Amino acid sequence: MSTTNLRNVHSPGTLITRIHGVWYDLTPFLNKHPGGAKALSLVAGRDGTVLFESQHQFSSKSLMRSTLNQYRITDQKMINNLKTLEEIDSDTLGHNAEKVEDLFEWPEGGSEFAKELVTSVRNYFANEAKRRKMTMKEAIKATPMKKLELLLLCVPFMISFIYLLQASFISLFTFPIFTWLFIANVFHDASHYGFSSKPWINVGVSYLFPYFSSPSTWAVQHIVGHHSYPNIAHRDPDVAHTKDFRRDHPEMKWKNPHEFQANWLNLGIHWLMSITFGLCIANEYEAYFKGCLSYNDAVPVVPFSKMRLLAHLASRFFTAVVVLLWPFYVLQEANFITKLAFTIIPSFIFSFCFMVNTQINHLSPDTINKSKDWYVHQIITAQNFGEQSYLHYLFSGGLNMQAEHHLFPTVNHCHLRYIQPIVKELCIKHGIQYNMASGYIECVKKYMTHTKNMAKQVKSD
Ligand code: HEM
Repeated sequence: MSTTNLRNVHSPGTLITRIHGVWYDLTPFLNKHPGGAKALSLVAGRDGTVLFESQHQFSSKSLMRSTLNQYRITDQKMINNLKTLEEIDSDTLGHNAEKVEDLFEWPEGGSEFAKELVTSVRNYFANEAKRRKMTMKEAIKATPMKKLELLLLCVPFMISFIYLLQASFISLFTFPIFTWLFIANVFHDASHYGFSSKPWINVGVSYLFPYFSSPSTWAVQHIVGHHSYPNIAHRDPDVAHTKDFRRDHPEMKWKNPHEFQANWLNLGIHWLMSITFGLCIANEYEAYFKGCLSYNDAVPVVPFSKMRLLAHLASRFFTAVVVLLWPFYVLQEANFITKLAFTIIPSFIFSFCFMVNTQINHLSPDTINKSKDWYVHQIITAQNFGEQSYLHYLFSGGLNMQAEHHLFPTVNHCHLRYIQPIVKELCIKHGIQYNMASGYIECVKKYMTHTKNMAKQVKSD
């Protein structure tokens, strides 16, 4: 079977996946999945083991197992024709990526550490659910307090938006910062199904902010690639962005331009332009047009149907025109320089806020180790900072508790402050490295040290 035909096995409309080495056809389960069709569709065509394990820590193991068993593929002829998209990509991309099925070991019931961790955190939420008279599934999502906080964050966001439309100079700076604050505190959780216990609300909220990224492309990049395989070369797309200019992982090939990556000016330009030219434009090219249907050569993309692709591209084009070019048709009386300033400055500042809050908590000299235990791996590849500070929590949208977020992605970030001491204590007990920094400044310094280390030429390259 040729590569193209193999891609067709995983064609739009079918949902075949492999979990713990066994193939399942989950197509009939798509509209029955309690977490929603959109979430389930992420395992289509790929090895779904990590997503299956990492998204259901608060669900009954026996329910999960019995659900899967109903959809097991038994036709040996069909099984012989199946390959995951990751395998197809490894064949065509020719990089040295480890096979996804070899990355982690999943002992029955979990490792001692994983068992103790999940049980302790479940107990915490079981008590919370009892106290707040609700189900555990509801107790892990945004609390009424968090929703009130979001409403309050919405006010400066709206006010600065009105000022922006009136070409107020100060709004050039306030608008992107308030937009970041609002989006960081709601979009990210929703994209992880962590805002509401109702799947349609999570999907709806993630579509409210198309500027930031297409929710579909974001899901492939972030939920499937990054969260499953953080800081694993050739599997985590986030350590493979602009790899000709930046080297973020020791296993990525060194190239001449990397020598200059630790320069503050170089870094500043990179951070200012990442959202507009990275997430909004290059992402789309990477995912759908490069020929190999693979995001950053790291996460395979399931092909869209022709109609779906058309709708996707039309919405991305519409978003780009509205978000980037609005000053040219709204600020009719302004001169060209003003229009340009209102096009560029807000998007650059927003990009900077995004980058500072998403890079420093992943890339430091301490976060490049690996573990076969998926739970341990999530902790040692995360760099927490300012855990006790409300300002750090608010400005990062809870991303300062990166280890806890990676361990329990469906939990709203408003709870992470309370489970953080549980995680830290268990890490100390089991001798697991737990990376902490006092705040943004220490974390940026660590990030810079890592960037400098990665800039050095490697002999084998
Ligand atoms: C691979 C096969 C999958 C199966 C068989 C499956 C099955 C299930 C079942 C039975 C539940 C209900 C659990 C309960 O009521 O306690 C559930 C809930 C859920 N699933 Fe899945 N699921 C799969 C994949 C996924 C994926 C890939 C995602 C996300 C990327 C996901 C996200 C969720 C979420 C968010 C919930 C609701 C629980 C919560 O909000 O925390 N599932 N799933």
